[in-house]
Amino acid sequence: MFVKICGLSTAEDVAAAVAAGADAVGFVLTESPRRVAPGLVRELVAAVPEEVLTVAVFREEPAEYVRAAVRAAGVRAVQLHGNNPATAFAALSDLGLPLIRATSAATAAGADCGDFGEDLLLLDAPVPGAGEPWDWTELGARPPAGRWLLAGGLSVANVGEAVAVANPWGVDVSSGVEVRRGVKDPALITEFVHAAKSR
Ligand SMILES: O=C(O)c1ccccc1N[C@@H]1O[C@H](COP(=O)(O)O)[C@@H](O)[C@H]1O
Repeated sequence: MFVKICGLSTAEDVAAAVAAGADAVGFVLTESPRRVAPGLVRELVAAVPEEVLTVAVFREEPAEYVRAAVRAAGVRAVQLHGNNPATAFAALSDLGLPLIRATSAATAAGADCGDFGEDLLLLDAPVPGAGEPWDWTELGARPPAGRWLLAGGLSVANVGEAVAVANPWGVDVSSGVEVRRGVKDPALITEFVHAAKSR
């Protein structure tokens, strides 16, 4: 089970995610209480081992903005939320980095990984980063084909059930490992990674 811990902003939290065995760590470079500056991200990712994917999270910013922020931050993957067309992903192909298409599960019925040229699909709640679970059974008999991440309101308490119901390739969490909005808890990060990996 691939596990991504998102919305990180301190060296302590990044270290907790890496030590626990997270496969990816995410940094929000778009409007959010978790927003961090590209310069801080560059400092934080310097301590992340090569095998852990470092991901910059955006919404629907123009490709020029994303490209400049990604280069300044020094991350190794890009996650785009919102209603981005396939051309938004094509416009970033020159970066040579894995692209993650994050979209609301409610509007992505029948989606498959790669539909928009992405390398990884992420199915989320309608409001990203709000910590709201959605009805994972909505996927029913037609889960996405290819590699996809389940996100939206996951926590130590529900990740086991979520994985059992939706059978994703991986999971992504932000709010569920926080003590309050934007403030992560290293102990919760560790617990979440262990809970997800034990599935
Ligand atoms: O975390 C945010 O504030 C955020 C802002 C803009 C786009 C995405 C954001 N976070 C992503 O939301 C999902 C799930 O978060 P949660 O666990 O429900 O809080 C995750 O992919 C984050 O990367």
